[in-house]
Amino acid sequence: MTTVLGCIADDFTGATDLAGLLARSGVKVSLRIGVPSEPPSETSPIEVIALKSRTAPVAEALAETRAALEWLQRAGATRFFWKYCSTFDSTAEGNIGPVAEALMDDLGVDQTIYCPAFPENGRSIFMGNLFVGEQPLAESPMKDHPLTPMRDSNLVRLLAPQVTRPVGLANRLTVAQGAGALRTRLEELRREGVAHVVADAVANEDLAVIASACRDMPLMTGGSAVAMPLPALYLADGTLTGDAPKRKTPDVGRGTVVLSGSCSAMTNKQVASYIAHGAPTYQLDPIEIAESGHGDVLAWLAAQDLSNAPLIYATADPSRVKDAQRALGAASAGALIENTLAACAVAARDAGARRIIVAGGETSGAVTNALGVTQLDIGEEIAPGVPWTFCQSNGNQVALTLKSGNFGAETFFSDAQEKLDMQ
Ligand SMILES: Nc1ncnc2c1ncn2[C@@H]1O[C@H](COP(=O)(O)OP(=O)(O)O)[C@@H](O)[C@H]1O
Ligand SMILES: O=C(O)[C@@H](O)C(=O)COP(=O)(O)O
Repeated sequence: MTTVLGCIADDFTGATDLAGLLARSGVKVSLRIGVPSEPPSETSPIEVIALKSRTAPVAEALAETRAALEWLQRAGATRFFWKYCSTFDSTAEGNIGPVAEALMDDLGVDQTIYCPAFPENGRSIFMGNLFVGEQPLAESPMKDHPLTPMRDSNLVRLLAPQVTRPVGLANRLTVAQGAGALRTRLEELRREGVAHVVADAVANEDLAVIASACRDMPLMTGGSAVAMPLPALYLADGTLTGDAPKRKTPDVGRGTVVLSGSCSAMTNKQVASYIAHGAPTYQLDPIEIAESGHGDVLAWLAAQDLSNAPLIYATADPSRVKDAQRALGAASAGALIENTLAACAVAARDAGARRIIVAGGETSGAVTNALGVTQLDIGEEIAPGVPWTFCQSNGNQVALTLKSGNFGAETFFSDAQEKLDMQ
């Protein structure tokens, strides 16, 4: 089937988040891991390509994104969505702005919108300022993110150094007046030469207005929630057609492993809750791994009964993360953990794990790549933005869930297992 909407996500948890929200519409969504090496065939009306480009060097992120765009165009897509984090995770160099500008250039468009709001998960934007729950972004735990610490809450200010063209705001007072008012504001900004428009949204109703006003833009950018209304809009105007096939849950074996490399405040709570729940656990320490490799954890894992769903985690509080980063450098501490958890995923799969729960975006990228996964089918959501997915890994049917650092309830690791048992 010809693809109508082509999406590119800058990390793997973000891609499953987006695919899960788009799939709520019932329209078939395919999720590809990386740009497929084969030309498009048997594509879905909505295609999502997951990249691991959030913290990559800008040139690398641009090259990967452009290759993804080209593949999606060959699949027939005429509308595109660039998905980044609902907490706008990026550095002063990028990659959100440079990638958006490259996509705009390639698509020949002179304006796009930026809306990372995700009200169901407590992300809202008011007067250009991003809030996480009741806290401004820069006062939230995101200020201590290991790779992309967010030290400003204002999206206009965050975006400006990342782009070459002017940045403006369509504020909540406009959005609250509906799609017509928003279109007028966008036109006004376009006449002033504003290419990049941050759009306020505090509730799903605002996102519906933004999606409706921007549905014909060749390029929209944002978090997953602003894309969520698009399939229904495209079905209603005939852009998308066809029955919504019922999603089937494949049979998967019961062996389970939980791998956590996220250091977000929520993942710290989830790990603590799972430990209290009595699960077997192993804590990774990047400094120890740097000294003696990851033989110990692999030996521990080999001795585990996978029906007890053991947890291996590097999740730590900000002061412990800072100590490791001072000793090893942030990038190599991160890479050591990512490589170790990826090796654990492969070892667990080879020992019979067929349900793999991963916490953390970068971590998910490393694990998914190591498992050799190229395509994911989207299943039921465990929590808003975190679906179970199903894939083939080394000839085995595997259920995989990739949890964004900040998503899910405190009991997420148990919730995920219960959700699959219920299906
Ligand atoms: N104890 C630790 N010390 C230093 N870095 C760590 C530690 N634990 C995890 N990391 C690294 O922090 C990064 C967390 O990013 P990510 O997996 O994207 O989680 P999140 O989704 O919370 O952003 C990864 O690169 C991970 O390897
Ligand atoms: O938009 C979001 O918040 C998520 O989809 C996402 O991208 C989260 O990234 P990580 O916290 O790095 O998993």
